[in-house]
Amino acid sequence: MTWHILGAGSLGCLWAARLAAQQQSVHLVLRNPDSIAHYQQTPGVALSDASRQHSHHYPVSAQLADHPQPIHKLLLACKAYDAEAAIAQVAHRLGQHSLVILLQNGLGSQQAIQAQLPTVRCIAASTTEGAYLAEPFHSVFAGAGHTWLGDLRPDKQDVPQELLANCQAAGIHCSWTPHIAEHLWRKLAINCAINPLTVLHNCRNGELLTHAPQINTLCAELQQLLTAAGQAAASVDLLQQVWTVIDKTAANSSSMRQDVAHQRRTEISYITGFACAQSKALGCYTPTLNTLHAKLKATLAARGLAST
Ligand SMILES: NC(=O)C1=CN([C@@H]2O[C@H](COP(=O)(O)OP(=O)(O)OC[C@H]3O[C@@H](n4cnc5c(N)ncnc54)[C@H](OP(=O)(O)O)[C@@H]3O)[C@@H](O)[C@H]2O)C=CC1
Ligand SMILES: CC(C)(CO)C(=O)C(=O)O
Repeated sequence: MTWHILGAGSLGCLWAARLAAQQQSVHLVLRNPDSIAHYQQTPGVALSDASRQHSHHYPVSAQLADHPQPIHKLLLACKAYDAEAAIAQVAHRLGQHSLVILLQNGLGSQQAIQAQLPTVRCIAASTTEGAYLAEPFHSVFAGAGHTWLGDLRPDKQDVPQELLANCQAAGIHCSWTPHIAEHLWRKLAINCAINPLTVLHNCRNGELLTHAPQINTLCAELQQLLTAAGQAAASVDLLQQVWTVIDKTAANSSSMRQDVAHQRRTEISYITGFACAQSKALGCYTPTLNTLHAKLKATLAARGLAST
């Protein structure tokens, strides 16, 4: 079976290179003819290790969304705000036996895509791997991690063994979980507690220690929200987990702070935006979270960035 990878950014190229290294058939689905022309001037997808001492190129083919080839296995590796539009461009190439892996951070885009493609199996992913682009089509594997894969629909839990075997053969550390929603919600809550504050206070993760009371209040509200959303398991030890992440990533800039620093659109709507919308729908009392989201939107707007 062949892979198609839509979204040739940091993670898309990371996956493409590792699958191609194992002689799996991979096609990048690029945005437009200019992207194809740009890609064709490179020796292929490049992957470097974190030290950037070792790089390899993999001659992966590239095509446009309107290519006639059917898609059996699709990795959707774009940002959450691009996901629905991107999948719509290839929806006609997917069949009832196709598998789609959704790599998006946060929540909301996965449910929207599964609703958009009711007969296609969509597998949500939550990853702790880290990568960035050194240049177009050149991914740097900055941090090893694990990817959890699962179906958000409780009644669709048969394990896609071949898919997992393909990923594992390519050295992608991944496991199937019947609890993917719990993974995604926990990561969402941790992101809600850390990322916006690093933007608002323009600080590294470790410097959030000076904002402990705000984080503690936020975590209490997030725990209440997780429980109301039927994700009580994701709320266990949330505060402790948040402080552990802050401690372990003390010297890092959160992904949201990095996006803002580079004038890139953030995934706010799928992180605090999703959490606030759920809180409202479930009748939770989360004033700190709501204020944080409003302040974040205002800060982004003031910097000329999209606040959705
Ligand atoms: N990078 C990381 O370390 C991690 C990322 N994630 C999550 O993974 C997801 C992907 O992140 P990342 O790889 O960093 O994102 P990038 O921005 O590096 O890559 C996304 C790519 O998708 C492309 N794209 C978007 N829409 C289309 C389209 N319609 N057709 C073709 N290409 C399209 C973009 O093209 P263009 O540049 O033209 O817009 C871009 O190349 C995000 O949700 C992120 O939060 C999660 C954990 C870690
Ligand atoms: C900071 C951290 C580890 C937790 O919010 C993260 O996931 C991010 O930067 O997006």
